Amino acid sequence: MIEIRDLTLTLREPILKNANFNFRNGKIYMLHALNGTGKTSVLRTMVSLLAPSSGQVLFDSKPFANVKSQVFYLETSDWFDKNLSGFDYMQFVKNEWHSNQDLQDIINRWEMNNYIKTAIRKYSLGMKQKLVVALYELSDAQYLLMDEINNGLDSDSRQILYQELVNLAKQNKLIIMASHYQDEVAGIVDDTLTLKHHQLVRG
Ligand SMILES: Nc1ncnc2c1ncn2[C@@H]1O[C@H](COP(=O)(O)OP(=O)(O)OP(=O)(O)O)[C@@H](O)[C@H]1O
Repeated sequence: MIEIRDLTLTLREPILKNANFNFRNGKIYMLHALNGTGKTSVLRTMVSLLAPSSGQVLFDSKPFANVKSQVFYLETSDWFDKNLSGFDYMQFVKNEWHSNQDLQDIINRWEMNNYIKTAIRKYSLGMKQKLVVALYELSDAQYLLMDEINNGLDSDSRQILYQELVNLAKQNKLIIMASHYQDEVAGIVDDTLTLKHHQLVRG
């Protein structure tokens, strides 16, 4: 479970004011809001990249610092060092997250065999995004926090992604995905949250 407790976050403007919410294991949540209202900032706060003015985020009653290897957050493919290859990142994530997932199975699923050992600067947008998705799967983390993970993927890849998210939730993983595409993910999402009036509101 992830608990957001009395969380207040202020950046240029207030994002959250004493917000509360409990996310349960085995569920897929969609975080929805208008552009610039703070989805990314909320995810960043959950993984301690931003500091709230008050309140807490707890993962099974523990702070993020105590559960880092159980959480995976790769906000954007812009974070990649473009001189490294997808394979470099896959080996890194497999080791650092102590994953038992089969690296080659995931490379096959995302049809990355032809380029996975090539420098990321030679990847197209969709190839980079497939790598992001593959790293989420490879991490095998309990908590998967995703920011617009479906961006840049073609429709076949998005369908594979949604099926994989359902499989991961069946393994009791907790998935939070910030997305603008409510209709497309409606079928797989257990709960939709909207960031409204500085609160996380159901629906
Ligand atoms: N590091 C920062 N310092 C100050 N203000 C910030 C910082 N990061 C984001 N903001 C501000 O916080 C607000 C929310 O930004 P955020 O990127 O979280 O929105 P978002 O809902 O994810 O947007 P989008 O849907 O466009 O991706 C914006 O007004 C932005 O200018």
